[in-house]
This record gives sequence, structure tokens and C-alpha cells, in this order.
Amino acid sequence: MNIAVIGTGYVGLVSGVCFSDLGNHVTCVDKLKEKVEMLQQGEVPIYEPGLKELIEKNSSAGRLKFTTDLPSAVKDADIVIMAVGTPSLPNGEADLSYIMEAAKEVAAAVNSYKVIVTKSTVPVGTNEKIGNLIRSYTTESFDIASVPEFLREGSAIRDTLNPDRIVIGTESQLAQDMLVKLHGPLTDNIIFTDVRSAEMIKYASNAFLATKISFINEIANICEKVGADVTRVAEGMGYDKRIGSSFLKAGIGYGGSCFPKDTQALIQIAGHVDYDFKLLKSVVDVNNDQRYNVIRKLESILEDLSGKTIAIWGLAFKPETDDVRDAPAFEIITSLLQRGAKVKAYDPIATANFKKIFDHPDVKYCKVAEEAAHDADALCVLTEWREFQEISLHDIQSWLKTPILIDGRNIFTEQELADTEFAYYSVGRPSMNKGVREQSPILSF
Ligand SMILES: NC(=O)c1ccc[n+]([C@@H]2O[C@H](COP(=O)([O-])OP(=O)(O)OC[C@H]3O[C@@H](n4cnc5c(N)ncnc54)[C@H](O)[C@@H]3O)[C@@H](O)[C@H]2O)c1
Ligand SMILES: O=c1ccn([C@@H]2O[C@H](COP(=O)(O)OP(=O)(O)O[C@H]3O[C@H](CO)[C@@H](O)[C@H](O)[C@H]3O)[C@@H](O)[C@H]2O)c(=O)[nH]1
Repeated sequence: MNIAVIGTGYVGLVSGVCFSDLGNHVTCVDKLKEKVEMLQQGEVPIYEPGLKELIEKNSSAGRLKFTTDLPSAVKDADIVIMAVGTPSLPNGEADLSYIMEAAKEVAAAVNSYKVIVTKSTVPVGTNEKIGNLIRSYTTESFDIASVPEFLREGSAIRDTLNPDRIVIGTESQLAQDMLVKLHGPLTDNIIFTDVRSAEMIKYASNAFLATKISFINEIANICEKVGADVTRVAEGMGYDKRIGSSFLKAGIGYGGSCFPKDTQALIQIAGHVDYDFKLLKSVVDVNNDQRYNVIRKLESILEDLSGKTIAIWGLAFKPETDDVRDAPAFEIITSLLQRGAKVKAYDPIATANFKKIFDHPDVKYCKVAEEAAHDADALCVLTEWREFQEISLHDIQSWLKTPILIDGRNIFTEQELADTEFAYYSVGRPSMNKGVREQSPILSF
């Protein structure tokens, strides 16, 4: 089949590349000329394991092309997939200007029957609006479909090629048949729904996963006070098949390009139909506060942070990506600077992206982990990069001015800490706290 993919962000690029790998002819379109030129030369604008190799393979097989010429790509396509951004507006609603603009451009180019698929995450009712808009531009026949995307950054290719499920929301049998042909090689687990339900499945899934994270983070906060270990609690909960073990890692809260914006958007979607989504509002509040535990823990040891140098390891919102959108590191570093601290920061691959948005005279971006830790008053780990886990705590201790370690992602173990002198705080593991507080708080009933 011939596929046009509009937008070469994570979703557009990865799904376009994967569909070409399945033998389809795919043209990926972006309006950013520089991005397209990079891709044409085999350079990849994002860090995603395995992506470069797959682009090379399918480009040289002649199945994958990159262009700024949207009309030609649409004219040649049987299926048009829209995967442009839907970022947050200041009030939390999804900004639909990019998707509506893309839909207009697609409409103007439609020359024969097409299935027009939205993979971008869009509020319920958006696909219908897109359909109406296209209808106002063309008399050619077309069908719309909502096929939400569930890939995660860092494992985007694996997720796309081995999805848990594919959701196809369309009212048209022909569109459904064509989309089954496209996605059939990926999984047998294809769910057919109406368009609105497909749109809602995406928001509900992200909101539920965010809820699991805020839930376990609150359990972790209580564990710290009652002397339980959240990693054992999560393990014990996770064996229950009804609960499941994933997304129960306590830490400094979720970030990234999706959970923060999609939870806010769902609160707005509910608000538009006079529904106060209290649970999700709390999930967001808990998440926004969780990152400040790093500051509270630092202050409980160092008291005044003014004039102190704090090392930060990890700027990306999660490992295996250079994406820093809504990374907790922004608020944590801002908060340190407000308290008069200086920051030395290191990330294996996300530094350039972070620095582009956050250039500050009191933040020094370092080329290696040791440089950031060297002579610092404390070290905070904000992203669980494997590289950090492989560094010996004895080395870290020797680099720091004072051995203070706030482990925001629970990457170090009790054995590793054993004969070090760290004042150590992690998340929800009070028995591992060293040199900062008594081991088992006295509980009064
Ligand atoms: N990032 C993820 O992991 C992920 C996963 C699932 C779903 N989503 C959803 O998918 C959508 C895309 O997210 P992303 O992170 O891949 O996008 P992104 O914002 O990183 O990139 C979007 C791209 O679309 C291009 N674009 C915008 N308007 C265009 C137009 N009219 N014509 C051609 N190109 C155009 C932009 O130049 C940009 O390169 C969002 O709705 C997001 O919520 C993202
Ligand atoms: O147990 C966990 C799991 C995740 N996180 C954090 O949650 C955020 C999101 O992580 P993850 O879901 O792995 O990354 P994303 O790439 O943002 O993927 C999410 O958002 C995408 C965009 O909508 C969806 O497609 C995916 O299904 C959904 O997992 C990150 O900050 C993680 O550190 C935790 O704190 N604890």
C-alpha cells in the first residue's frame, strides 16, 4: 500500500519507518525543510534506539521517502496518517491548530478515495471536525479513522512492531478493511470501535498509567514515614494479575511529551461537559509536587542551599531518549537556582536539547558524569540511565566534596551503599536512608 505520513516527530517517523519495513511504500512529510533534508541524508533528528538503521534499510530499498511536498505525497497515497503535534495550550486544552492546518492541506490535495487517519492524540470529537473540514474542501470521497498511537519513547520501534493492541475507530467498512490490512502483520489483537471511543481510549490509557504512577508515589511517601519499602510493596502488589507490575516505579513523578499534557487535556475535555474529574486532578497535583521531594530532602540534610553546588545527573524525562519535554529536571533546577545554589548538570544525550531551553549562568553543563559530581556539595539522580548505575558509589564519593546523594529513581542498592559514607535518600525506601534519619520510625496508633 502507499502511505503518506504527515509529521515526522516520534510518532510519524517511527510509524512511517515501521510501515515501510512491513513492505509498504511510505512518504513521510514534514513542513520543516531542515528536518526533511537531514532525514534525506540518513541523519535522524531524534535519538531512538534502532531508528537510524531502519531508516537506512528502508530508504535504500526504495520504500521510504522524506519530503516537504505534502500534496504529492497525499495524491499518491491510499492511506494518509496525520501525526502532527497536539501540545498544551496555557489552559491545558490540546492545541488543535497543527492538526487542523494539516487537515486543510490534506483536503486540498485529495484527488481520489483516501482513508485519512489521525494518529495524533486528539480530544473526543476532533476526528469528526476533521471530517467536516475536509468535506468542506473537496467533493472526492474519503473516510476518517482514529488510530491512536501507544508507543513509548526509547522503545518506540519495539512497541510499534509488537503492539499490545491496535485500536481502529471508524464508521467505514472499507476504511476498516484497509487499516486491518496495514496493521494485520503487527498483531491479531485489533479492537474496532466508533471514532469517539477510539479517541477516548488514548486519553483514558495515559490517564490511567499516570494514576498508577501518582498512586505509587504517594504510597512511597507514606512508606518513608512508616518505615516500609515501596519497591517491595510494588513487587508484592504487582504479582496480583488484576494490578500488574508495570508503572509502579516510584520516583520524582512522570514527565515527557504525553502524560503531563494528556492528563491536563482530559481534565479539560471532562470540564467541557461539566464533569469535574477530581481523581485526575489529584493525580496531576501529586505529580507536580513529587519532584520537589528532591529539594525537601536536600534541605533536610544541607539546610541552606544558598552558595552550594549541586550536581544533577539526568535531564531527559526518562532514559533512552534525548527528549526533555516536561522533564522534572526543569522545576528541580529552577528551584535550586531560586534557593541560591549553583548547578552542574550532566545527561548522556539530552544535554543539548535541555540547554537550548534552559541556558543560565549558574548552570554548568558537563561533558561527563564525573565532571558534574566533582567537588559538588551533593548529587541528585533524576533519570535512571544505565550509565549511572554502572558507576561505583566509591568513585562518586571520592568525586563529591561531601557524600550526599539524593537518588530520585531508586537506582542504587543496599549492598552498593554498604561501606560508603553517604548521606543517602531515595524514594520510599527509608531503611536505606543513611546518615539522615532514624531507620524505623516509632508508630503511634
Ligand atoms: N511522542 C510520543 O511518544 C507519542 C506517543 C503517542 C502519541 N503521541 C501523540 O502523537 C502526536 C505527535 O507527537 P510527536 O511527539 O510525534 O510530535 P512532535 O511534536 O515531536 O512532531 C510533530 C511534527 O509534525 C510537523 N508538522 C506540524 N504541522 C505539519 C504540517 N501541516 N505538515 C507537515 N508537518 C507538520 C512538525 O514540524 C513536527 O516535526 C501528538 O498528538 C502526541 O500526543 C506522541
Ligand atoms: O513506573 C513508572 C513508569 C514511568 N514513570 C515515568 O513516567 C513518564 C512516562 O514514561 P513512559 O510511559 O515510559 O514514556 P512515554 O514515552 O512518555 O510514553 C507514554 O506516553 C506515550 C504518549 O502518549 C504513550 O504512547 C505511551 O503508551 C505512554 O507509556 C516518565 O517520566 C517516567 O519516568 C514512572 O515514574 N514510573
